[in-house]
Amino acid sequence: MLDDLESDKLKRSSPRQYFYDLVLGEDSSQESVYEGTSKSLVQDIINGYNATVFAYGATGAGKTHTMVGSSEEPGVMVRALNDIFLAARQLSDSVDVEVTMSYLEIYNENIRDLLSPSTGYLELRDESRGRNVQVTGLTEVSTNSTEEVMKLLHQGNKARTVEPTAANETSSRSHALLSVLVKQTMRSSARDIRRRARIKQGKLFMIDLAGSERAKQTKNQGKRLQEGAHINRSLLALGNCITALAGGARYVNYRDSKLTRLLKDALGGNCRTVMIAHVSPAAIHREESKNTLMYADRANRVTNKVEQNVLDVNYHVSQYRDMIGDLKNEISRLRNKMGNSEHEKTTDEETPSITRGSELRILREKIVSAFKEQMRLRRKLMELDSHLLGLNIAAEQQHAIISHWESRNNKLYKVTKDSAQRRSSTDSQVDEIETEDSTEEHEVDDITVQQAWTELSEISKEQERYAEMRAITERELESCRQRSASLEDELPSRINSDEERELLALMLRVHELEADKMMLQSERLVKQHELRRRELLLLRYDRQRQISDEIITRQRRIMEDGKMMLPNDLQELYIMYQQEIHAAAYNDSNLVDLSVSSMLFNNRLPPITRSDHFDTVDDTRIPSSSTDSDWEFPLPAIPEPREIENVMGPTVRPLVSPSVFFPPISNSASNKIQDNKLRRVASENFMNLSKNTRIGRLLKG
Ligand SMILES: Nc1ncnc2c1ncn2[C@@H]1O[C@H](COP(=O)(O)OP(=O)(O)OP(=O)(O)O)[C@@H](O)[C@H]1O
Repeated sequence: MLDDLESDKLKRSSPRQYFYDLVLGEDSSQESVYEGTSKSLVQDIINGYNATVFAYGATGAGKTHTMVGSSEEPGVMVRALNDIFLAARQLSDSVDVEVTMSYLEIYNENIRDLLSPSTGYLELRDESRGRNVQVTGLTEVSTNSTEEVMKLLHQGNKARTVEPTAANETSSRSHALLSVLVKQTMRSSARDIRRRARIKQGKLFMIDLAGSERAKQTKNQGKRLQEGAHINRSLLALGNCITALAGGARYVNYRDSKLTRLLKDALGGNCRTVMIAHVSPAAIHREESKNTLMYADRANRVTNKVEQNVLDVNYHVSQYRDMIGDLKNEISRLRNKMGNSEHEKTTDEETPSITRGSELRILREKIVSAFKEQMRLRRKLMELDSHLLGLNIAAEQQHAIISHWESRNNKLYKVTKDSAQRRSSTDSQVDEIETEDSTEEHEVDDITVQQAWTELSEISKEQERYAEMRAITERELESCRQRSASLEDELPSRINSDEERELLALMLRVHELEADKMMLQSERLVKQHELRRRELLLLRYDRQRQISDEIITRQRRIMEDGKMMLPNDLQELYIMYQQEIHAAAYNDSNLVDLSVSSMLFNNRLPPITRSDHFDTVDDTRIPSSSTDSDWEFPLPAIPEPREIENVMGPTVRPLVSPSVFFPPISNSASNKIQDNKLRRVASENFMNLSKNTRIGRLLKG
């Protein structure tokens, strides 16, 4: 017993090391805390990334002081907002910037809007199957004034639940989350088809957590005690998420508290996150300080994959916007004429009605036919745009085939401007290779890549042809627009009967309907192209993953042959990789379609045995058992599907053999099928484009 106590004492007194990016003392100024921890996040937000900074620690340790501060010594929230406004002002004139903010608190597991506290408790909703968490009805204020932000923050902080406790005179009894969204829209010239209208947005979360507390120390009772229990429960959930993420767990439970649901992205998603851990030097807070230091150390080991949020809106959206804008201008012009015609009703009454009637009929016919012509040209432009985009996708697919071929032949792939020139140079490379190695597989490979280059060069010619047609159509539309405008100018002085006004109203309605129709068409087209683009992206990512798998396999083989010791950190990485592959197969089944998720599941860890040890079933390579390996540190065993089934639910079966789409890279036979498949899809898309679009038929006609 004594021994136990002694060893416990020894353990408690032995120093422990924790690692952090920065340590600041109690005398550090607010400015140095901000500069050392959060200032760099502002530029990330401007660059379109998500970021979070949160203050963690025991009650009374100084979290609110760091995050909120006072008017004399403002904290991180105010300083970051100030810097965001400064940075936004320095952006170029071609960018529209919108800054919106919201401020909420989680008190006793209820969400309150701090910018509109009277609205009561708000609901938390999972959108896109839990990928996006939203607070319904939360006030979002759009502002670009620092003064207004200060006022809003002050107002929000006043509404926050703060009570005196034995540990802190002004103890925050809630978690406060300030969210700032910076949205930038790049203005693009409507006439330049190569430009893209891009939207970049970055979101910054700044969080002042309630402090963890021990009932014994705070001497809280009744309501305070209940609040403390809620605070501790949500902080425990946060700690569990951090521990799971730091350990590379395949499943992280964010659902235990509203705090972790809201912080899901900040903790393990697309977000740069800073944790400011507050520790008190007081002996009474020893246990709390130890916990805080431990969690901060773990959080330091969590690696998030951060991506820029650039919504690459296809350039033709701006084209549509311009067309719809044109139509709207015409609508308002016609409306004005309707108004004017009311006043001019009496002035034109002396004109003989028979002459006027025939003149107006002619004018009306001219206006109607000019309008019809305009609409025809607009539709033609849209179809040309759609076709051009389709050609771009088809070209991308051919590039994917070529890059895959070149990577297999150890050639660095570079896209040159002149694909025809590229093609001829590749033809000679192909010839050389053919003379060196004339196996059947290589011949099929080479034929595939030659066909890809041929199609690419045809696509490139088509692109040029369509771009030319587009330029001509645009010129025709411009002159037609001018003709319509001058015809409409003749209208006000001539209209004075109800019949004529009715005609004008009818034309107005037609214009309005055309504008609505165009809006719907543009939305549909954008969605279609986005889908096609994502499909292509999936293909590319899988290719990259296959190459990585191949590299790992070969490296492992070299290590195995050389009987090299496997370092522990590498072993951990293998385990993480394995978990990641399985987690992706199960958790992401709702992100991509079932066949893709099955594909991920079926492509397990790269095999460690030689290719001649592989059993082949239905063209899918299955690694044989690694138990006979002479490794000193055996590599982690790959769980059989049945084992996983017990833990994670039923196994996802492939709809089609994934190897048909994504064969192992070193399996030439499968690659041949893959290339042919990809080439067939690309070529079908290309054919369909020509066959199915109106412009395709028009051109043929
Ligand atoms: N670095 C500092 N310099 C000066 N005063 C500080 C500093 N840190 C904290 N304080 C003061 O200590 C008191 C407690 O700090 P604060 O309210 O920020 O703690 P907290 O961690 O937010 O506590 P709780 O979790 O209970 O809300 C406040 O009066 C605050 O002004």
